[in-house]
Amino acid sequence: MITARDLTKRYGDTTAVNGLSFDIKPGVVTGFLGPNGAGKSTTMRMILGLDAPSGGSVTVNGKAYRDLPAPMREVGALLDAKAVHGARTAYRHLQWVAQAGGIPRKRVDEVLDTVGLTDVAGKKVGNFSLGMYQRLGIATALLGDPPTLLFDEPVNGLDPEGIYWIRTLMQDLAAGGRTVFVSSHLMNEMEETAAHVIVIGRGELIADMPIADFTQRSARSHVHVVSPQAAELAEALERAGGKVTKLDDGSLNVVGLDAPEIGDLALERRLGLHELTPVRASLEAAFMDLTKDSVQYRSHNAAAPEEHKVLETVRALAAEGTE
Ligand SMILES: Nc1ncnc2c1ncn2[C@@H]1O[C@H](COP(=O)(O)OP(=O)(O)OP(=O)(O)O)[C@@H](O)[C@H]1O
Repeated sequence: MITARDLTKRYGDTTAVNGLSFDIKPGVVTGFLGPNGAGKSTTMRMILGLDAPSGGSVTVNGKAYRDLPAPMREVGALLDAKAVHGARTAYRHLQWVAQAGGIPRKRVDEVLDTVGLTDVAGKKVGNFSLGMYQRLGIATALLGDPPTLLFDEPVNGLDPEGIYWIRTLMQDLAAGGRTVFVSSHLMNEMEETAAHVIVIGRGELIADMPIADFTQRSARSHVHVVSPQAAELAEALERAGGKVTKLDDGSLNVVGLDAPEIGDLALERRLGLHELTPVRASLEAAFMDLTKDSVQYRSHNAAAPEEHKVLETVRALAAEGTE
């Protein structure tokens, strides 16, 4: 369990994290979403004691990281998979970390097996592919068999097989009763992986809810309706409080009434229904709706190169969401 209360981090004039409160519970994968610069990495660094909060607190199983008697047995983290000495072999690297954390050597073989690196354990890490680095980073996180795991963008740059592997591993870890907290900007991936989401923008909490509720809340969730008496039905739906958009093919998109309500209303009015389809917004679309006011930089600003990058990412996310 990770508990944040009014967690705040300021760097000079920049407030990176602003009064965040949340509980990350065991048993499910919790996704951590937010636009670039939202404060995800800063939050994870504070959970791991790598940055001190300017205000508030964050604990793992009731204790601040620095007060954990055996941190590697309490929390495992994948932050920057490439932060490994390239001249070491995978085995040596893990052995070195295990020794530092008082973890028995046999655990090294176990985690190498778990992440599928046994065959290359004697190879120098400097020659590893990105996917192999990620696997080694995960092996390192698992060394102490901790009940709490943090993954910062774990699928970045991985091929579909690697993504599938990490997704399954995270779900298995959560199903085994662990707390699994994973940040990602890949919305589709998160939709497949996480059961719960924490969304932040400009360092502030935007949403903390099951992923299904998050997408349902988006205005882009609607019911698609086809009726031979579309005009009459549209009028009745609007009178009942629905917001109806008439499409070129004569069908209707309805927001504000759910499918059973629309079906009951059509029956009551004896109007035909040829199609009644609830359409849930994609996670990208819901994410864009909720974070569009939280993007740190706006196009009317005199955009510096870094700001361009942020805008490009947001536009790319928006485009994906409307596909
Ligand atoms: N060491 C630092 N010194 C000054 N400002 C910082 C520092 N670390 C982060 N920031 C600022 O804090 C804000 C949040 O950054 P953070 O890296 O936590 O966001 P993020 O959500 O992880 O973004 P990204 O997905 O781009 O990594 C940004 O405005 C960033 O520039």
